[in-house]
Amino acid sequence: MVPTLSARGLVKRYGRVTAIDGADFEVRPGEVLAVVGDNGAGKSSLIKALSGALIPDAGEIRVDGEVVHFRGPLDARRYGIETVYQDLALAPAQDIASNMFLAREKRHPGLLGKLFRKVDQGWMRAEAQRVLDELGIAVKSIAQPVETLSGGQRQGVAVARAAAFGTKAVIMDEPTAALGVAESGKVLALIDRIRQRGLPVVLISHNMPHVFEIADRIHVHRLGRRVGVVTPREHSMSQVVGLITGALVLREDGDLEEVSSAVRTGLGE
Ligand SMILES: Nc1ncnc2c1ncn2[C@@H]1O[C@H](COP(=O)(O)OP(=O)(O)OP(=O)(O)O)[C@@H](O)[C@H]1O
Repeated sequence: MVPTLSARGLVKRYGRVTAIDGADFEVRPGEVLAVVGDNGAGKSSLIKALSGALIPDAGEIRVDGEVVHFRGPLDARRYGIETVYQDLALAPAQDIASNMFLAREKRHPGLLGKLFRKVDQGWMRAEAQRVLDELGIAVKSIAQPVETLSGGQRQGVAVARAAAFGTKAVIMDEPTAALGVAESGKVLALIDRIRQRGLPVVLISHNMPHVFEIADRIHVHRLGRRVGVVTPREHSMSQVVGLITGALVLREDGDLEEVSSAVRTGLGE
């Protein structure tokens, strides 16, 4: 199966700090891939490279198996890769529909649109409502300003926008970090619905219960690179934590090994 989005040997240095140190990555069609790792492990940098927000010093990125060179976030978007950052990038004073189509407004058909660049608000509102309904996001009115929404609803609007325009993958950076239990549950349900529509989701998260609830596979990132990919079916949370901290390593045969014994057998060198 050709991965939808993949990377090999990515490197990014900031002066003397190596944020990405030869990282590999792969998300497959129709899956939710969680990316986990300690603070500073380089998860955000990796995701920025995959979404065009950062240009790697070395390595290659592929979409559907073809090498791509993103010069900026717009390039990644053109390939159908949408990213939801923690700040959500919403315009608070504008309504939900306007936010869904932010910087991608639909112009009025005919002269009004061509000459006066008038936006087709009726169409955008109907389309925004359709997407929210499809994803099960409830709001009072599509015409209400985003600043009147709860944190979970705002997250919902940002994710719905990504799902509406993404054709290859939706990347989410800690979507439940600022949310309560009920709202987090809704975001997880939303991720599940996006997966059901066949769109792969890359989920960066520190929240192990959420990761184990929703992910098909878990990419573990440590010291700037991928140290293993495991599944919630075959591995426990404490094993994943062991990989994150470096107490465990994933051997080539797929078995986990404690680092002290790995060092003894020469694997840790
Ligand atoms: N613009 C930058 N300039 C200098 N150093 C940076 C920059 N961005 C990231 N770094 C460094 O690169 C390393 C990886 O950072 P990154 O934010 O990618 O990690 P992370 O795994 O996302 O961490 P967290 O979970 O805390 O967000 C860190 O040491 C960080 O200080």
